[in-house]
Amino acid sequence: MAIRRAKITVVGAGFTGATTALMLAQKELGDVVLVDIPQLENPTKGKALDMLETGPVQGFDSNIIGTSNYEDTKDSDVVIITAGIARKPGMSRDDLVNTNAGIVRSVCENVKKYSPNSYVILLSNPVDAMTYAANETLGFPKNRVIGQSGVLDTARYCTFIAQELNVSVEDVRGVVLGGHGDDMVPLVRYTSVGGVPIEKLLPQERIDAIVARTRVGGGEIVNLLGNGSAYYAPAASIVQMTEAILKDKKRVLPVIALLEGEYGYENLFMGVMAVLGGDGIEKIIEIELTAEEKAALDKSAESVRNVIKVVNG
Ligand SMILES: NC(=O)c1ccc[n+]([C@@H]2O[C@H](COP(=O)([O-])OP(=O)(O)OC[C@H]3O[C@@H](n4cnc5c(N)ncnc54)[C@H](O)[C@@H]3O)[C@@H](O)[C@H]2O)c1
Ligand SMILES: O=C(O)C[C@H](O)C(=O)O
Repeated sequence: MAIRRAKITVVGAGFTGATTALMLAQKELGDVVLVDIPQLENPTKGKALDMLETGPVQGFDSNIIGTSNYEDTKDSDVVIITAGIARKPGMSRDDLVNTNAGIVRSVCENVKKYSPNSYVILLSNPVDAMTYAANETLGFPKNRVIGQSGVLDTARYCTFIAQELNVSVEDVRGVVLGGHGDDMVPLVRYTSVGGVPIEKLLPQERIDAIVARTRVGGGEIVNLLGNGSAYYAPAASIVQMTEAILKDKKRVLPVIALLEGEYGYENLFMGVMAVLGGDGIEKIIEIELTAEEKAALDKSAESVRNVIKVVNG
């Protein structure tokens, strides 16, 4: 049988969806189907065509189409869901829950129908609860329902550390666990630069300031943009996760996964370290935590549970 390119559907052709589609094509991870609502069919087709015409200049052969018809998404290998509304200054991600739960559920009905074997990556916020809602509608095995938060939150954390120390971002390693909210848990003890623990390189008050800035990193961008939220780093994060799956890279990344006993949590979707490869979430890596770190994770888990309660009505 002829080898075919991977097929990647991106639902939501707004800031994050369109940026993700272009980055996927630039890395030639597969052919891309960009989907939005019927009222935006022409602009979606227009964005896709504009991206496709980037190919001859940048030297990629990925196909990109825009559509509002889920027939076009049939048999996708990976489906990325960015559909929904974004927050504005003064709002929390949790304020989006009711609107976006309805959108995510309706999108997932189509994913289930047209791409029943796909790996599904959620971006829509509040993303822990949206991953929970998606999982309910999809009914897929838990390794195939994945949320994006930790790659982005860790990228912000590492950016701030590299800036502070004036070193390459490539040499900074960090871990952020928990929900994608202001009580997420950057793990200072597991953060290093060139293998040296961060606590040996920076005074505690600078570390505390970086942790605090990381926790509100999304809000910082929302306030600067004024009418929407971040999309370049979120898209890059989604693309890294998609690449890990399609190339079976077995990357060790923080992802939103269904927890069934890990860290003592049951039936909860939240950010944890995992091995992400050709079978999606292949393994959750449970990290040893101090009592203080576990208390912070419990607090974050409680916030996620409260939003999931809203999803459950
Ligand atoms: N998890 C994260 O780290 C993260 C990062 C960035 C953004 N987000 C979230 O991603 C979502 C999208 O952000 P954005 O900046 O792209 O917003 P955006 O408004 O630019 O784009 C959203 C798109 O979704 C489309 N849409 C709405 N309902 C749809 C449906 N039923 N089917 C298909 N498309 C539909 C809209 O028409 C719009 O084009 C938001 O909820 C935002 O909060 C999450
Ligand atoms: O902050 C937001 O609302 C968008 C996203 O979750 C982010 O962290 O950038």
